[in-house]
Amino acid sequence: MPIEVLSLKEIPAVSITGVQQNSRKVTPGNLFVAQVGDMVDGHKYIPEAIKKGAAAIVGSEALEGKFDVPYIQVSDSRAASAYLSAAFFGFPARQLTVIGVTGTDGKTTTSNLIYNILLQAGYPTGIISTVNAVIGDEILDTGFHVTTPDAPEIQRLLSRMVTAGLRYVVLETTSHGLAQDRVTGCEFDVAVVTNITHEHLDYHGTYEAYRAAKGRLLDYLAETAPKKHGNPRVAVINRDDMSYEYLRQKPVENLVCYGQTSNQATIWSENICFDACGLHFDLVSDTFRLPIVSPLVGDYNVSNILAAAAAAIYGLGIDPPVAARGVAAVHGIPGRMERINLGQKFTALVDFAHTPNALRKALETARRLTKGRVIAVFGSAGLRDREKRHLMAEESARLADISIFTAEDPRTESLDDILAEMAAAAAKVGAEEGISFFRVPDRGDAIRFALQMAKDGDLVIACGKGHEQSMCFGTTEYAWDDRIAMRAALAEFLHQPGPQMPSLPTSRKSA
Ligand SMILES: CC(=O)N[C@H]1[C@@H](OP(=O)(O)OP(=O)(O)OC[C@H]2O[C@@H](n3ccc(=O)[nH]c3=O)[C@H](O)[C@@H]2O)O[C@H](CO)[C@@H](O)[C@@H]1O[C@H](C)C(=O)N[C@@H](C)C(=O)N[C@H](CCC(=O)O)C(=O)O
Ligand SMILES: Nc1ncnc2c1ncn2[C@@H]1O[C@H](COP(=O)(O)OP(=O)(O)OP(=O)(O)O)[C@@H](O)[C@H]1O
Repeated sequence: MPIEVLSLKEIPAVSITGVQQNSRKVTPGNLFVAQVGDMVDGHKYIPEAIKKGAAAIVGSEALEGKFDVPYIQVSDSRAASAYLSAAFFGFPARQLTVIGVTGTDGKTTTSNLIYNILLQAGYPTGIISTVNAVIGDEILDTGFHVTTPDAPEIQRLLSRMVTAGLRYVVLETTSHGLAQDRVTGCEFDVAVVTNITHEHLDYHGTYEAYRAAKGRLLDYLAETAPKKHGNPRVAVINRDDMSYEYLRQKPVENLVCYGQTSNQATIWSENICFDACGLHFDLVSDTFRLPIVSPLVGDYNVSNILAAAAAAIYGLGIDPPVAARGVAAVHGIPGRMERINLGQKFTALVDFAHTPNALRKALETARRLTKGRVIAVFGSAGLRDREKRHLMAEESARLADISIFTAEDPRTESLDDILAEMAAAAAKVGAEEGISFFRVPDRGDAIRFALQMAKDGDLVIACGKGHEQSMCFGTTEYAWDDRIAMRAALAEFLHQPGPQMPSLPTSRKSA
Protein backbone atom coordinates (compact mmCIF):
# COMPACT_ATOMS: atom_id res chain seq x y z
CA MET A 1 0.00 0.00 0.00
CA PRO A 2 1.52 3.40 -0.91
CA ILE A 3 2.46 5.65 2.00
CA GLU A 4 1.34 9.23 1.61
CA VAL A 5 3.62 12.07 2.60
CA LEU A 6 1.25 14.49 4.33
CA SER A 7 3.51 17.40 5.17
CA LEU A 8 6.46 18.62 3.17
CA LYS A 9 6.07 19.20 -0.53
CA GLU A 10 9.83 19.03 -0.93
CA ILE A 11 11.74 16.71 1.32
CA PRO A 12 15.14 18.21 2.17
CA ALA A 13 18.20 16.14 1.37
CA VAL A 14 19.50 14.84 4.69
CA SER A 15 22.21 12.30 4.93
CA ILE A 16 21.38 9.63 7.51
CA THR A 17 23.35 6.91 9.27
CA GLY A 18 20.47 4.49 9.86
CA VAL A 19 16.77 4.13 10.60
CA GLN A 20 15.44 3.57 14.13
CA GLN A 21 11.93 3.29 15.49
CA ASN A 22 13.01 3.10 19.12
CA SER A 23 14.52 6.25 20.62
CA ARG A 24 16.65 4.13 22.94
CA LYS A 25 18.57 2.79 19.95
CA VAL A 26 19.14 6.13 18.20
CA THR A 27 22.74 7.08 17.44
CA PRO A 28 23.99 10.32 15.80
CA GLY A 29 22.72 10.87 12.28
CA ASN A 30 19.86 8.36 12.49
CA LEU A 31 16.41 8.87 11.02
CA PHE A 32 13.91 8.30 13.86
CA VAL A 33 10.47 7.00 12.86
CA ALA A 34 7.86 7.71 15.55
CA GLN A 35 5.04 5.15 15.81
CA VAL A 36 1.87 5.09 17.86
CA GLY A 37 2.07 1.93 19.96
CA ASP A 38 -0.24 -0.01 22.22
CA MET A 39 1.60 1.12 25.32
CA VAL A 40 2.90 4.56 24.41
CA ASP A 41 2.93 7.08 21.60
CA GLY A 42 6.41 7.06 20.05
CA HIS A 43 6.00 10.74 19.08
CA LYS A 44 6.67 11.64 22.68
CA TYR A 45 10.21 10.26 22.29
CA ILE A 46 11.10 12.61 19.43
CA PRO A 47 12.92 15.12 21.73
CA GLU A 48 14.94 12.24 23.21
CA ALA A 49 15.80 10.97 19.71
CA ILE A 50 16.93 14.46 18.65
CA LYS A 51 19.00 14.79 21.81
CA LYS A 52 20.75 11.57 20.84
CA GLY A 53 21.56 13.02 17.42
CA ALA A 54 18.64 12.08 15.14
CA ALA A 55 19.11 13.95 11.84
CA ALA A 56 15.47 13.78 10.75
CA ILE A 57 12.13 12.54 12.03
CA VAL A 58 9.25 10.73 10.35
CA GLY A 59 5.94 10.43 12.16
CA SER A 60 2.21 10.22 11.60
CA GLU A 61 1.21 13.30 13.60
CA ALA A 62 1.09 16.89 12.31
CA LEU A 63 4.26 18.15 14.04
CA GLU A 64 5.99 19.86 11.14
CA GLY A 65 8.08 22.89 12.15
CA LYS A 66 8.16 21.91 15.83
CA PHE A 67 11.73 20.60 15.82
CA ASP A 68 15.20 21.76 14.80
CA VAL A 69 15.56 18.85 12.38
CA PRO A 70 13.31 18.07 9.37
CA TYR A 71 10.01 16.41 10.30
CA ILE A 72 8.08 14.50 7.65
CA GLN A 73 4.48 13.51 8.30
CA VAL A 74 3.32 10.28 6.66
CA SER A 75 0.03 8.39 6.61
CA ASP A 76 1.47 5.19 8.09
CA SER A 77 4.68 5.35 10.09
CA ARG A 78 4.99 1.57 10.65
CA ALA A 79 5.03 0.89 6.89
CA ALA A 80 7.27 3.94 6.45
CA SER A 81 9.78 2.55 8.93
CA ALA A 82 9.89 -0.73 6.99
CA TYR A 83 10.27 0.88 3.54
CA LEU A 84 12.82 3.41 4.79
CA SER A 85 14.83 0.66 6.46
CA ALA A 86 14.73 -1.36 3.23
CA ALA A 87 15.79 1.73 1.24
CA PHE A 88 18.60 2.52 3.69
CA PHE A 89 20.09 -0.93 3.10
CA GLY A 90 19.55 -0.77 -0.70
CA PHE A 91 16.46 -3.03 -0.77
CA PRO A 92 18.33 -6.25 0.14
CA ALA A 93 15.24 -8.45 -0.38
CA ARG A 94 15.47 -7.71 -4.12
CA GLN A 95 18.79 -9.58 -4.21
CA LEU A 96 17.32 -12.60 -2.45
CA THR A 97 14.65 -15.22 -2.99
CA VAL A 98 12.54 -14.70 0.11
CA ILE A 99 10.49 -17.54 1.56
CA GLY A 100 8.03 -16.45 4.26
CA VAL A 101 6.56 -19.03 6.62
CA THR A 102 3.62 -18.22 8.83
CA GLY A 103 1.01 -20.22 10.75
CA THR A 104 -0.07 -20.74 14.34
CA ASP A 105 2.09 -23.84 14.83
CA GLY A 106 4.94 -25.39 12.91
CA LYS A 107 6.57 -22.19 11.60
CA THR A 108 10.01 -22.83 13.08
CA THR A 109 9.98 -26.50 12.12
CA THR A 110 8.84 -25.82 8.55
CA SER A 111 11.31 -22.93 8.19
CA ASN A 112 14.16 -25.19 9.28
CA LEU A 113 13.06 -27.93 6.90
CA ILE A 114 13.03 -25.50 3.96
CA TYR A 115 16.38 -24.07 5.05
CA ASN A 116 17.94 -27.54 5.13
CA ILE A 117 16.44 -28.50 1.76
CA LEU A 118 17.97 -25.35 0.23
CA LEU A 119 21.35 -26.15 1.78
CA GLN A 120 21.06 -29.71 0.47
CA ALA A 121 20.42 -28.24 -2.99
CA GLY A 122 23.64 -26.26 -2.59
CA TYR A 123 21.92 -22.87 -2.44
CA PRO A 124 23.50 -20.24 -0.15
CA THR A 125 20.70 -19.61 2.34
CA GLY A 126 20.04 -17.72 5.55
CA ILE A 127 17.25 -18.08 8.07
CA ILE A 128 15.56 -15.85 10.64
CA SER A 129 13.42 -17.82 13.09
CA THR A 130 12.31 -18.05 16.72
CA VAL A 131 15.36 -20.10 17.61
CA ASN A 132 17.96 -17.85 15.96
CA ALA A 133 19.13 -16.16 12.78
CA VAL A 134 21.83 -17.90 10.76
CA ILE A 135 24.07 -16.12 8.25
CA GLY A 136 26.63 -18.58 6.92
CA ASP A 137 28.61 -19.84 9.92
CA GLU A 138 27.31 -17.09 12.16
CA ILE A 139 24.47 -17.86 14.55
CA LEU A 140 22.75 -14.82 15.98
CA ASP A 141 20.31 -14.53 18.86
CA THR A 142 17.11 -12.73 17.84
CA GLY A 143 16.29 -11.75 21.45
CA PHE A 144 13.92 -12.73 24.24
CA HIS A 145 10.69 -14.28 22.96
CA VAL A 146 11.11 -12.62 19.57
CA THR A 147 10.37 -14.38 16.31
CA THR A 148 10.02 -11.66 13.69
CA PRO A 149 12.35 -8.78 14.59
CA ASP A 150 11.37 -5.15 14.03
CA ALA A 151 11.70 -3.82 10.47
CA PRO A 152 15.06 -2.02 10.85
CA GLU A 153 16.59 -5.19 12.32
CA ILE A 154 15.14 -7.47 9.64
CA GLN A 155 16.44 -5.25 6.86
CA ARG A 156 19.85 -5.09 8.55
CA LEU A 157 19.96 -8.91 8.71
CA LEU A 158 18.87 -9.22 5.07
CA SER A 159 21.53 -6.77 4.05
CA ARG A 160 24.17 -8.77 5.94
CA MET A 161 22.97 -11.89 4.14
CA VAL A 162 23.42 -10.21 0.76
CA THR A 163 26.91 -9.04 1.75
CA ALA A 164 27.73 -12.60 2.87
CA GLY A 165 26.83 -13.84 -0.61
CA LEU A 166 23.58 -15.56 0.35
CA ARG A 167 20.85 -15.78 -2.27
CA TYR A 168 17.94 -17.26 -0.34
CA VAL A 169 16.39 -16.46 3.00
CA VAL A 170 13.74 -18.27 5.01
CA LEU A 171 11.88 -15.76 7.15
CA GLU A 172 9.62 -17.00 9.94
CA THR A 173 6.81 -14.50 9.97
CA THR A 174 4.40 -14.03 12.87
CA SER A 175 0.97 -12.48 12.91
CA HIS A 176 2.38 -9.63 15.03
CA GLY A 177 5.11 -9.12 12.45
CA LEU A 178 2.55 -9.05 9.64
CA ALA A 179 0.08 -6.78 11.47
CA GLN A 180 2.83 -4.33 12.44
CA ASP A 181 4.45 -4.08 9.00
CA ARG A 182 7.71 -5.55 10.30
CA VAL A 183 8.03 -7.56 7.06
CA THR A 184 6.79 -4.89 4.68
CA GLY A 185 9.55 -4.45 2.08
CA CYS A 186 10.64 -8.09 2.37
CA GLU A 187 9.38 -8.77 -1.16
CA PHE A 188 8.32 -12.38 -0.64
CA ASP A 189 8.64 -14.90 -3.47
CA VAL A 190 7.16 -17.90 -1.67
CA ALA A 191 4.58 -17.73 1.13
CA VAL A 192 3.80 -20.77 3.29
CA VAL A 193 0.90 -20.95 5.76
CA THR A 194 1.02 -24.04 8.00
CA ASN A 195 -2.29 -23.59 9.83
CA ILE A 196 -4.37 -20.92 11.55
CA THR A 197 -5.97 -21.92 14.86
CA HIS A 198 -6.66 -20.22 18.19
CA GLU A 199 -3.79 -17.94 19.29
CA HIS A 200 -2.97 -14.31 20.07
CA LEU A 201 -6.61 -13.24 20.24
CA ASP A 202 -5.59 -10.83 23.02
CA TYR A 203 -3.75 -8.91 20.33
CA HIS A 204 -5.90 -9.45 17.24
CA GLY A 205 -9.29 -9.43 18.95
CA THR A 206 -11.01 -12.08 16.82
CA TYR A 207 -10.01 -15.23 14.97
CA GLU A 208 -11.02 -13.51 11.71
CA ALA A 209 -8.66 -10.58 12.38
CA TYR A 210 -5.87 -13.00 13.31
CA ARG A 211 -6.49 -14.98 10.11
CA ALA A 212 -6.51 -11.76 8.08
CA ALA A 213 -3.12 -10.81 9.57
CA LYS A 214 -1.67 -14.19 8.60
CA GLY A 215 -3.30 -13.93 5.16
CA ARG A 216 -1.36 -10.75 4.55
CA LEU A 217 1.67 -12.88 3.76
CA LEU A 218 -0.13 -14.01 0.60
CA ASP A 219 -1.08 -10.42 -0.26
CA TYR A 220 2.60 -9.49 -0.19
CA LEU A 221 3.23 -11.95 -3.05
CA ALA A 222 1.02 -9.91 -5.35
CA GLU A 223 2.87 -6.72 -4.32
CA THR A 224 6.34 -8.12 -5.05
CA ALA A 225 7.71 -6.67 -8.28
CA PRO A 226 9.44 -9.14 -10.64
CA LYS A 227 12.98 -9.86 -9.50
CA LYS A 228 16.13 -10.59 -11.41
CA HIS A 229 15.98 -14.32 -10.64
CA GLY A 230 12.55 -14.51 -12.31
CA ASN A 231 11.21 -17.30 -10.04
CA PRO A 232 7.40 -17.57 -9.96
CA ARG A 233 5.57 -16.31 -6.87
CA VAL A 234 3.99 -19.26 -5.10
CA ALA A 235 1.67 -19.61 -2.12
CA VAL A 236 1.64 -22.91 -0.23
CA ILE A 237 -1.42 -23.65 1.90
CA ASN A 238 -2.71 -26.54 3.99
CA ARG A 239 -5.72 -28.41 2.64
CA ASP A 240 -6.33 -30.01 6.05
CA ASP A 241 -6.57 -26.76 7.97
CA MET A 242 -9.59 -24.61 8.74
CA SER A 243 -7.88 -21.64 7.06
CA TYR A 244 -7.91 -23.37 3.66
CA GLU A 245 -11.20 -22.02 2.28
CA TYR A 246 -10.27 -18.48 3.28
CA LEU A 247 -6.72 -18.60 1.93
CA ARG A 248 -7.58 -20.20 -1.37
CA GLN A 249 -9.71 -17.15 -2.25
CA LYS A 250 -6.61 -14.95 -2.19
CA PRO A 251 -5.65 -13.66 -5.65
CA VAL A 252 -2.25 -15.34 -5.93
CA GLU A 253 -0.53 -16.32 -9.15
CA ASN A 254 0.33 -19.89 -8.16
CA LEU A 255 -1.42 -21.74 -5.38
CA VAL A 256 -0.08 -25.08 -4.15
CA CYS A 257 -2.10 -27.11 -1.63
CA TYR A 258 -0.71 -29.89 0.52
CA GLY A 259 -2.58 -32.34 2.70
CA GLN A 260 -2.40 -35.69 4.43
CA THR A 261 -4.80 -37.07 1.79
CA SER A 262 -5.04 -36.47 -1.96
CA ASN A 263 -8.30 -34.52 -1.60
CA GLN A 264 -7.79 -31.28 -3.59
CA ALA A 265 -4.07 -31.37 -2.84
CA THR A 266 -1.18 -30.83 -5.27
CA ILE A 267 1.12 -32.84 -3.03
CA TRP A 268 0.08 -35.26 -0.29
CA SER A 269 1.18 -38.09 2.01
CA GLU A 270 0.34 -41.79 1.97
CA ASN A 271 1.29 -44.70 4.26
CA ILE A 272 2.30 -42.59 7.26
CA CYS A 273 4.11 -44.44 10.08
CA PHE A 274 5.74 -42.92 13.13
CA ASP A 275 7.30 -44.05 16.37
CA ALA A 276 9.76 -42.70 18.92
CA CYS A 277 12.59 -42.84 16.38
CA GLY A 278 10.92 -40.77 13.68
CA LEU A 279 8.50 -41.09 10.82
CA HIS A 280 8.23 -42.23 7.26
CA PHE A 281 5.65 -41.83 4.54
CA ASP A 282 5.26 -41.58 0.77
CA LEU A 283 5.31 -38.09 -0.69
CA VAL A 284 2.92 -38.21 -3.62
CA SER A 285 1.82 -35.95 -6.47
CA ASP A 286 0.31 -36.58 -9.87
CA THR A 287 3.82 -36.94 -11.27
CA PHE A 288 5.95 -38.59 -8.56
CA ARG A 289 5.95 -40.84 -5.51
CA LEU A 290 8.90 -40.65 -3.16
CA PRO A 291 9.67 -42.26 0.20
CA ILE A 292 10.35 -39.72 2.95
CA VAL A 293 12.24 -40.70 6.10
CA SER A 294 12.61 -38.21 8.93
CA PRO A 295 13.89 -38.37 12.49
CA LEU A 296 11.13 -35.94 13.55
CA VAL A 297 8.27 -37.47 15.53
CA GLY A 298 4.55 -36.73 15.44
CA ASP A 299 2.13 -36.83 12.53
CA TYR A 300 1.91 -33.03 12.61
CA ASN A 301 5.48 -33.13 11.33
CA VAL A 302 4.18 -34.94 8.25
CA SER A 303 2.25 -31.72 7.56
CA ASN A 304 5.34 -29.60 8.21
CA ILE A 305 7.38 -31.76 5.83
CA LEU A 306 4.66 -31.56 3.17
CA ALA A 307 4.63 -27.76 3.49
CA ALA A 308 8.41 -27.56 3.18
CA ALA A 309 8.56 -30.01 0.28
CA ALA A 310 5.79 -28.15 -1.55
CA ALA A 311 7.61 -24.83 -1.13
CA ALA A 312 10.90 -26.35 -2.28
CA ILE A 313 9.58 -28.32 -5.25
CA TYR A 314 6.90 -25.94 -6.59
CA GLY A 315 8.22 -22.61 -5.33
CA LEU A 316 11.96 -23.07 -5.72
CA GLY A 317 12.27 -25.68 -8.47
CA ILE A 318 14.15 -28.20 -6.33
CA ASP A 319 14.09 -31.85 -7.43
CA PRO A 320 11.94 -34.03 -5.17
CA PRO A 321 14.80 -36.43 -4.22
CA VAL A 322 16.93 -33.44 -3.13
CA ALA A 323 14.01 -32.22 -1.03
CA ALA A 324 13.76 -35.69 0.54
CA ARG A 325 17.47 -35.61 1.44
CA GLY A 326 17.08 -32.14 2.96
CA VAL A 327 14.19 -33.38 5.10
CA ALA A 328 16.19 -36.39 6.30
CA ALA A 329 19.01 -34.05 7.37
CA VAL A 330 16.84 -32.33 9.99
CA HIS A 331 17.45 -34.40 13.10
CA GLY A 332 15.38 -32.28 15.40
CA ILE A 333 14.63 -28.68 16.24
CA PRO A 334 15.94 -27.49 19.62
CA GLY A 335 13.20 -27.73 22.26
CA ARG A 336 10.72 -29.51 19.99
CA MET A 337 10.02 -33.06 21.24
CA GLU A 338 13.59 -32.97 22.54
CA ARG A 339 14.43 -36.11 24.49
CA ILE A 340 16.29 -35.75 27.79
CA ASN A 341 17.87 -39.09 28.55
CA LEU A 342 20.09 -39.77 31.55
CA GLY A 343 19.39 -43.48 31.45
CA GLN A 344 16.07 -43.28 33.34
CA LYS A 345 13.42 -45.91 32.65
CA PHE A 346 10.79 -43.53 31.39
CA THR A 347 10.69 -40.98 28.58
CA ALA A 348 11.33 -37.31 29.34
CA LEU A 349 10.61 -34.72 26.65
CA VAL A 350 10.75 -30.95 26.31
CA ASP A 351 8.43 -29.44 23.73
CA PHE A 352 7.49 -25.92 22.67
CA ALA A 353 3.71 -26.49 22.44
CA HIS A 354 2.14 -23.30 23.77
CA THR A 355 -1.12 -23.11 21.86
CA PRO A 356 -4.21 -25.30 22.38
CA ASN A 357 -3.73 -26.94 18.98
CA ALA A 358 -0.02 -27.59 19.49
CA LEU A 359 -0.61 -28.97 22.98
CA ARG A 360 -3.26 -31.33 21.63
CA LYS A 361 -0.90 -32.55 18.90
CA ALA A 362 2.01 -32.89 21.35
CA LEU A 363 -0.09 -34.88 23.86
CA GLU A 364 -1.62 -37.08 21.15
CA THR A 365 1.89 -37.80 19.94
CA ALA A 366 3.07 -38.47 23.50
CA ARG A 367 0.21 -40.93 23.94
CA ARG A 368 1.37 -42.87 20.91
CA LEU A 369 4.95 -42.97 22.17
CA THR A 370 4.21 -44.71 25.48
CA LYS A 371 2.24 -47.61 26.86
CA GLY A 372 2.49 -45.97 30.29
CA ARG A 373 1.03 -42.73 31.59
CA VAL A 374 1.46 -39.28 30.04
CA ILE A 375 2.42 -36.65 32.63
CA ALA A 376 2.30 -33.09 31.26
CA VAL A 377 3.90 -30.02 32.84
CA PHE A 378 3.00 -26.62 31.43
CA GLY A 379 1.55 -23.20 32.15
CA SER A 380 0.18 -20.32 30.15
CA ALA A 381 1.76 -16.95 29.61
CA GLY A 382 0.61 -13.82 31.42
CA LEU A 383 -0.44 -10.76 29.40
CA ARG A 384 -1.17 -12.98 26.42
CA ASP A 385 -4.35 -14.57 25.06
CA ARG A 386 -6.31 -15.41 28.20
CA GLU A 387 -8.80 -17.78 26.61
CA LYS A 388 -5.99 -20.08 25.59
CA ARG A 389 -5.10 -20.98 29.17
CA HIS A 390 -8.59 -22.46 29.60
CA LEU A 391 -8.43 -24.35 26.32
CA MET A 392 -4.99 -25.74 27.11
CA ALA A 393 -5.98 -26.89 30.59
CA GLU A 394 -9.04 -28.61 29.09
CA GLU A 395 -6.97 -30.31 26.37
CA SER A 396 -4.52 -31.61 28.92
CA ALA A 397 -7.25 -32.75 31.30
CA ARG A 398 -8.66 -34.79 28.42
CA LEU A 399 -5.44 -36.10 26.92
CA ALA A 400 -2.84 -36.49 29.70
CA ASP A 401 -3.15 -38.83 32.68
CA ILE A 402 -1.70 -36.18 34.96
CA SER A 403 -1.41 -32.44 34.31
CA ILE A 404 0.81 -30.19 36.38
CA PHE A 405 0.05 -26.52 35.94
CA THR A 406 3.00 -24.23 36.59
CA ALA A 407 4.72 -20.93 35.83
CA GLU A 408 5.23 -19.91 32.20
CA ASP A 409 6.17 -16.26 31.77
CA PRO A 410 3.51 -14.86 34.13
CA ARG A 411 4.86 -11.36 33.45
CA THR A 412 2.94 -8.84 35.57
CA GLU A 413 -0.10 -11.09 36.03
CA SER A 414 -0.61 -13.01 39.25
CA LEU A 415 0.72 -16.54 38.77
CA ASP A 416 -1.74 -17.85 41.36
CA ASP A 417 -4.62 -16.36 39.37
CA ILE A 418 -3.41 -17.91 36.12
CA LEU A 419 -3.11 -21.31 37.80
CA ALA A 420 -6.55 -20.89 39.38
CA GLU A 421 -8.05 -20.24 35.94
CA MET A 422 -6.33 -23.32 34.54
CA ALA A 423 -7.51 -25.41 37.50
CA ALA A 424 -11.10 -24.23 37.06
CA ALA A 425 -11.00 -25.12 33.35
CA ALA A 426 -9.60 -28.60 34.07
CA ALA A 427 -12.19 -29.20 36.79
CA LYS A 428 -14.94 -28.14 34.39
CA VAL A 429 -14.13 -31.10 32.15
CA GLY A 430 -14.13 -33.53 35.06
CA ALA A 431 -10.47 -33.57 36.16
CA GLU A 432 -9.84 -33.81 39.90
CA GLU A 433 -7.29 -31.65 41.68
CA GLY A 434 -4.75 -33.72 43.62
CA ILE A 435 -5.48 -36.76 41.45
CA SER A 436 -5.36 -35.91 37.77
CA PHE A 437 -4.12 -32.35 38.01
CA PHE A 438 -1.91 -30.32 40.34
CA ARG A 439 -0.85 -26.72 40.73
CA VAL A 440 2.88 -26.31 41.39
CA PRO A 441 3.82 -22.63 40.90
CA ASP A 442 7.59 -23.09 40.77
CA ARG A 443 8.50 -24.62 37.41
CA GLY A 444 11.59 -26.40 38.76
CA ASP A 445 9.47 -28.00 41.49
CA ALA A 446 6.79 -28.90 38.92
CA ILE A 447 9.34 -30.71 36.77
CA ARG A 448 10.78 -32.51 39.84
CA PHE A 449 7.27 -33.49 40.91
CA ALA A 450 6.46 -34.90 37.47
CA LEU A 451 9.68 -36.89 37.29
CA GLN A 452 9.21 -38.17 40.84
CA MET A 453 5.78 -39.48 39.91
CA ALA A 454 6.96 -41.19 36.72
CA LYS A 455 7.09 -44.98 36.80
CA ASP A 456 8.94 -47.22 34.35
CA GLY A 457 7.49 -46.78 30.87
CA ASP A 458 5.70 -43.48 31.61
CA LEU A 459 6.29 -40.31 29.59
CA VAL A 460 6.88 -36.87 31.10
CA ILE A 461 6.56 -33.91 28.78
CA ALA A 462 7.29 -30.30 29.73
CA CYS A 463 5.56 -28.02 27.25
CA GLY A 464 5.64 -24.34 26.44
CA LYS A 465 9.25 -23.22 26.92
CA GLY A 466 11.09 -25.41 24.40
CA HIS A 467 14.40 -23.81 23.43
CA GLU A 468 13.75 -20.57 25.33
CA GLN A 469 16.47 -19.31 27.61
CA SER A 470 14.53 -17.11 30.00
CA MET A 471 11.26 -16.70 31.86
CA CYS A 472 9.60 -13.38 32.54
CA PHE A 473 8.34 -12.52 36.06
CA GLY A 474 7.11 -8.96 36.44
CA THR A 475 9.16 -7.17 33.83
CA THR A 476 12.39 -9.08 34.47
CA GLU A 477 13.73 -11.97 32.41
CA TYR A 478 15.27 -14.71 34.59
CA ALA A 479 17.63 -17.31 33.14
CA TRP A 480 15.60 -20.47 32.52
CA ASP A 481 15.86 -23.49 30.24
CA ASP A 482 13.44 -26.44 30.57
CA ARG A 483 16.08 -28.80 29.20
CA ILE A 484 18.57 -27.83 31.89
CA ALA A 485 15.83 -28.01 34.53
CA MET A 486 14.87 -31.49 33.42
CA ARG A 487 18.48 -32.66 33.31
CA ALA A 488 19.11 -31.17 36.76
CA ALA A 489 16.06 -32.89 38.27
CA LEU A 490 16.83 -36.24 36.62
CA ALA A 491 20.45 -36.07 37.81
CA GLU A 492 19.21 -35.38 41.35
CA PHE A 493 17.00 -38.49 41.28
CA LEU A 494 19.60 -40.69 39.67
CA HIS A 495 22.35 -39.40 42.01
CA GLN A 496 24.45 -38.41 39.04
CA PRO A 497 26.43 -35.24 38.50
CA GLY A 498 24.32 -32.78 36.52
CA PRO A 499 23.61 -29.12 35.98
CA GLN A 500 22.26 -26.87 38.70
CA MET A 501 18.49 -26.34 38.69
CA PRO A 502 17.98 -22.72 37.56
CA SER A 503 16.37 -20.55 40.20
CA LEU A 504 13.22 -18.50 39.61
CA PRO A 505 11.55 -15.91 41.86
CA THR A 506 8.98 -18.56 42.82
CA SER A 507 11.68 -20.93 44.08
CA ARG A 508 13.42 -18.12 45.92
CA LYS A 509 10.17 -17.26 47.67
CA SER A 510 9.51 -20.81 48.72
CA ALA A 511 13.14 -21.39 49.77
C1 LIG B 1 2.46 -6.51 21.39
C2 LIG B 1 3.50 -6.18 20.38
O1 LIG B 1 3.69 -6.89 19.44
N1 LIG B 1 4.22 -5.05 20.59
C3 LIG B 1 5.17 -4.60 19.60
C4 LIG B 1 4.81 -3.17 19.26
O2 LIG B 1 4.90 -2.49 20.45
P1 LIG B 1 3.94 -1.32 20.76
O3 LIG B 1 3.22 -0.87 19.55
O4 LIG B 1 3.12 -1.70 21.94
O5 LIG B 1 5.06 -0.28 21.16
P2 LIG B 1 5.09 0.65 22.42
O6 LIG B 1 5.90 0.00 23.48
O7 LIG B 1 3.72 1.14 22.72
O8 LIG B 1 5.92 1.85 21.82
C5 LIG B 1 5.45 2.62 20.70
C6 LIG B 1 6.61 3.11 19.91
O9 LIG B 1 7.42 3.92 20.76
C7 LIG B 1 8.74 3.51 20.65
N2 LIG B 1 9.45 3.78 21.92
C8 LIG B 1 9.02 3.22 23.07
C9 LIG B 1 9.71 3.46 24.25
C10 LIG B 1 10.84 4.30 24.24
O10 LIG B 1 11.51 4.56 25.25
N3 LIG B 1 11.21 4.85 23.05
C11 LIG B 1 10.54 4.61 21.89
O11 LIG B 1 10.92 5.12 20.84
C12 LIG B 1 8.68 2.02 20.31
O12 LIG B 1 9.85 1.57 19.67
C13 LIG B 1 7.47 1.96 19.38
O13 LIG B 1 7.86 2.22 18.06
O14 LIG B 1 5.73 -2.61 18.35
C14 LIG B 1 7.09 -2.65 18.81
C15 LIG B 1 7.94 -1.98 17.75
O15 LIG B 1 7.76 -2.62 16.51
C16 LIG B 1 7.50 -4.12 19.04
O16 LIG B 1 8.86 -4.19 19.47
C17 LIG B 1 6.58 -4.70 20.11
O17 LIG B 1 6.89 -6.05 20.32
C18 LIG B 1 6.99 -6.44 21.70
C19 LIG B 1 8.43 -6.26 22.17
C20 LIG B 1 6.57 -7.89 21.88
O18 LIG B 1 6.80 -8.49 22.93
N4 LIG B 1 5.94 -8.48 20.91
C21 LIG B 1 5.54 -9.89 20.96
C22 LIG B 1 4.12 -10.09 21.44
C23 LIG B 1 5.66 -10.44 19.56
O19 LIG B 1 5.69 -9.69 18.60
N5 LIG B 1 5.75 -11.75 19.46
C24 LIG B 1 5.82 -12.42 18.17
C25 LIG B 1 5.84 -13.92 18.36
C26 LIG B 1 4.50 -14.40 18.82
C27 LIG B 1 4.46 -15.92 18.77
O20 LIG B 1 4.93 -16.56 19.74
O21 LIG B 1 3.92 -16.47 17.80
C28 LIG B 1 7.11 -12.07 17.45
O22 LIG B 1 7.11 -11.98 16.22
O23 LIG B 1 8.15 -11.97 18.11
N1 LIG C 1 1.97 -28.44 12.07
C1 LIG C 1 1.75 -28.41 13.38
N2 LIG C 1 0.48 -28.49 13.87
C2 LIG C 1 0.25 -28.46 15.20
N3 LIG C 1 1.21 -28.38 16.13
C3 LIG C 1 2.48 -28.30 15.70
C4 LIG C 1 2.81 -28.32 14.31
N4 LIG C 1 4.15 -28.23 14.21
C5 LIG C 1 4.63 -28.13 15.45
N5 LIG C 1 3.63 -28.19 16.36
C6 LIG C 1 3.73 -28.06 17.83
O1 LIG C 1 4.08 -26.70 18.06
C7 LIG C 1 5.31 -26.63 18.80
C8 LIG C 1 6.14 -25.50 18.25
O2 LIG C 1 6.58 -25.86 16.94
P1 LIG C 1 7.25 -24.78 16.03
O3 LIG C 1 8.30 -24.10 16.82
O4 LIG C 1 7.65 -25.37 14.75
O5 LIG C 1 6.02 -23.80 15.84
P2 LIG C 1 6.02 -22.22 15.75
O6 LIG C 1 4.80 -21.90 14.96
O7 LIG C 1 7.28 -21.78 15.16
O8 LIG C 1 5.94 -21.71 17.21
P3 LIG C 1 6.22 -20.14 17.62
O9 LIG C 1 5.11 -19.36 17.09
O10 LIG C 1 6.20 -20.07 19.05
O11 LIG C 1 7.55 -19.79 17.07
C9 LIG C 1 5.97 -27.98 18.63
O12 LIG C 1 6.79 -28.23 19.74
C10 LIG C 1 4.78 -28.91 18.52
O13 LIG C 1 4.29 -29.21 19.80
